[in-house]
Amino acid sequence: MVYSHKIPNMHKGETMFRKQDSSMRVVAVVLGAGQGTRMGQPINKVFLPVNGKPVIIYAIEAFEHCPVVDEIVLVAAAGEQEQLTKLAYTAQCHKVRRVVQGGATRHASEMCALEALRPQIQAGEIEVILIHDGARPFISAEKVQQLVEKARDLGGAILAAPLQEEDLIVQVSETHNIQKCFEGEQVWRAQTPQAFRASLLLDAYDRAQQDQFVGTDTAASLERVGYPVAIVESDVNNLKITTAHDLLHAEKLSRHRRFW
Ligand SMILES: Nc1ccn([C@@H]2O[C@H](COP(=O)(O)OP(=O)(O)OP(=O)(O)O)[C@@H](O)[C@H]2O)c(=O)n1
Ligand SMILES: C[C@](O)(CO)[C@H](O)COP(=O)(O)O
Repeated sequence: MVYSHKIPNMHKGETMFRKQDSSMRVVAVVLGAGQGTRMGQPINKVFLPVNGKPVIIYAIEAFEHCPVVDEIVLVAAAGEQEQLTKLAYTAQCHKVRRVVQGGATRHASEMCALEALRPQIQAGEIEVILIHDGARPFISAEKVQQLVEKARDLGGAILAAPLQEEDLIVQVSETHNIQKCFEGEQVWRAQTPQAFRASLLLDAYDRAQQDQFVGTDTAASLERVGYPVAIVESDVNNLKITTAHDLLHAEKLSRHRRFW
C-alpha cells in the first residue's frame, strides 16, 4: 500500500497530476526513509542540522532550483511524512508534490516511490527519474543537468568520483589471497543522483522484484538486466552523511560552498 501525503499545491489551482504542457517531465526522488543507524543519533540523520539547515533540505533545494527538474517526490520513514512535508513547505520547495512512505531497505523505498509514479510512467508522462540519497546534501544543478542529458541519450547515468591516484585497490579471495590489483584512478566510487529513463527504471525494478533482487544502489538493478549506465564525473564533496565525522566535514564544506 502506497501512502501518498498530498501537499496542497502551492501553485494557484494546479492539480497534482495535471500536466502543464505536452513535454514529458523530469522527476527527482529524494530518499529519506532510513534509520541513520551508523550516525548513532536518536533521530533520522537526514533531519540533523548542517549549519542550521536539515541535511535533506540541501538536496531538495538543489532540485528545486534546477530548471530541468519538474517535480520532486520525497520518501520518508513511517511516521515522518508530516515532519518532512512541513520542512519542504517551510523551505518553499514548491516542486515537492508528494511525500510517500518508504520501506525496510533503500531498494524498497525506491520501489515505493516508483509505485507512486507508476501510472504517470506507464502513461508516458515522465521521461527521466533521478534517484538521490537525501543524506547527500552537496549536489549541483549543473551535475543534475548533465545526468538528465546522459540518461535521455543513453538510458541511465550516475554520479561517480575516481579514487585518488595513489590509492591501490586489491581484490581479495575468500582465503585472503590477492587476486587482482587496481590503480586508484581505475576504480570509481558510485554516488547519487542516479538518473534513468523512467520506463527502463520501472521495468528493471519490476524484474528485480520478480527475481527477489535487492540492489545497494539504483544502477545495480539496471546493470543486472543489461541496461546501459554511464558515468558523470563528480567530486569527493558529494559526500554521503553516514557517521558523525561526515557531519563535521559537511559543516566545513557548507561554509565554503556556493549552492545551486
Ligand atoms: N530503508 C531505507 C534506507 C535508506 N534510505 C535512504 O537512502 C539513503 C542512503 O542510505 P544510508 O546512507 O545507508 O542511510 P541509512 O540506511 O539511514 O543509514 P544506516 O545504514 O546507517 O542506518 C539515505 O538518504 C536514506 O535515508 C531510505 O530511503 N530507506
Ligand atoms: C546508494 C549509494 O549512496 C551509492 O553510493 C551507496 O551505495 C549507499 O551505500 P550505504 O552502504 O547504504 O551507505
